[in-house]
Amino acid sequence: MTIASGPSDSGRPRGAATALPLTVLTGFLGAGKTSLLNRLLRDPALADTVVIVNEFGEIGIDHLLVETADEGLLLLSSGCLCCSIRGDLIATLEDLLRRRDNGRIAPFRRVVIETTGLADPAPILHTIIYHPYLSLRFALDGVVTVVDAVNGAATLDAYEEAVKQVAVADRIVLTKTDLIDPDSAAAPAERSETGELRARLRRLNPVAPVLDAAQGEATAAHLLDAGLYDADGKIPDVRRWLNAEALAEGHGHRDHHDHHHHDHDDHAHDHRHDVNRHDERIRAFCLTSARPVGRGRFEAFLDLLRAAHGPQLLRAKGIVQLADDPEHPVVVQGVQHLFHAPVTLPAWPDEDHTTKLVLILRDLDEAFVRRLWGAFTGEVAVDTPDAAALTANPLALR
Ligand SMILES: Nc1nc2c(ncn2[C@@H]2O[C@H](COP(=O)(O)OP(=O)(O)OP(=O)(O)O)[C@@H](O)[C@H]2O)c(=O)[nH]1
Repeated sequence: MTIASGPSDSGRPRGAATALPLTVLTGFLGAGKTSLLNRLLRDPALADTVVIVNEFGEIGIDHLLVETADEGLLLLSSGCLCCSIRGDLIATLEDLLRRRDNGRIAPFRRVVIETTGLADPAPILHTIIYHPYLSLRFALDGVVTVVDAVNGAATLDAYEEAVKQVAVADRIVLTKTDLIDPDSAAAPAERSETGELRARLRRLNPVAPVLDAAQGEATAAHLLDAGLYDADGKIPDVRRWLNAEALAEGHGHRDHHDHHHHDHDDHAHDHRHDVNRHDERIRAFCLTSARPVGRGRFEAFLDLLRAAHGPQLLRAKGIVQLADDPEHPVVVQGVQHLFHAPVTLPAWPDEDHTTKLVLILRDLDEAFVRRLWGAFTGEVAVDTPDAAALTANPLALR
């Protein structure tokens, strides 16, 4: 991967000016994706949204009343467009852009893709972040993963796709908490059914906030604009996007419902809970460097990780201070071996200029990745090749 130098001429992140925010809504069969989407579409924040679902009939169109139908594109009474994926996702997205550019459909401002319940979201994310044209026109705003509070634990036990859906999420929505037995819900939160599921979700993905749909928390304001692209052209809220504090402190993410948990209950590596065979393959942690990182070394580190361990790299996102351009932070994000083109920001969002790289890995040893990072960033460690040994070759890296 090559990281371009300097921010874009406009002083805004490259590609941010015209990119349309795109949200991927995933979650297992029957988790409540369509119900959530139907609720969200009533929010004015989702006016001018195109919804792409895998098949007609999956979306509760009767709630929304179809007004116009046009070759697979439906205008919903909320003003949103709805279409189904007939061919592949790329063709669908390209077609939507063409119609929008030709003025044949209203100039939608946002896209939501609802995946089928069994889908591994990675290929969809790859399409958006790596396609040469679509990655310019769309900005991945976030992955919203719906988890059913009643069946969620059993689903996570049985299906690896469900674990992956949680691991790649930027936001997790817990549905059907209203159906949980009130007696068990009255138990101390960490022992109740929902409490255990929440703790498990935090271990799988400590950086994604968990929002309770039945408590009215799964609102457009909480679920949208989870990405880095700010339509107003402000410096993106990288801290909110990265949420590395949840990891850097060595604790799983906690939200305002979890204040009664004790610190040891939500530690990211707490094994006292019954850790499931899928779950224990997942590790989430944050690599940091207080010193600026050499551009070539950072690129080489990511290239090595992607090339040798791409399938194990479920999600990566980070902000980097490069040695040759320390005033302009570079934002990177990837899913498995594919990374979005790095974005150079015009300035740091705050006084903290630490390099932070949040990784969610499956079947990859955290200690190995930390040693590799240390070697590339110049940390000295026992039994680890130093950076010179890794980089002293005719193509010497800066
Ligand atoms: N009680 C309760 N029921 C819910 C909630 N969310 C969804 N449901 C119900 O759960 C069922 C499945 O919801 P859907 O929204 O169709 O789920 P889905 O994820 O879109 O399902 P698929 O598209 O089949 O994968 C429906 O009967 C919903 O009414 C919730 O928060 N509470």
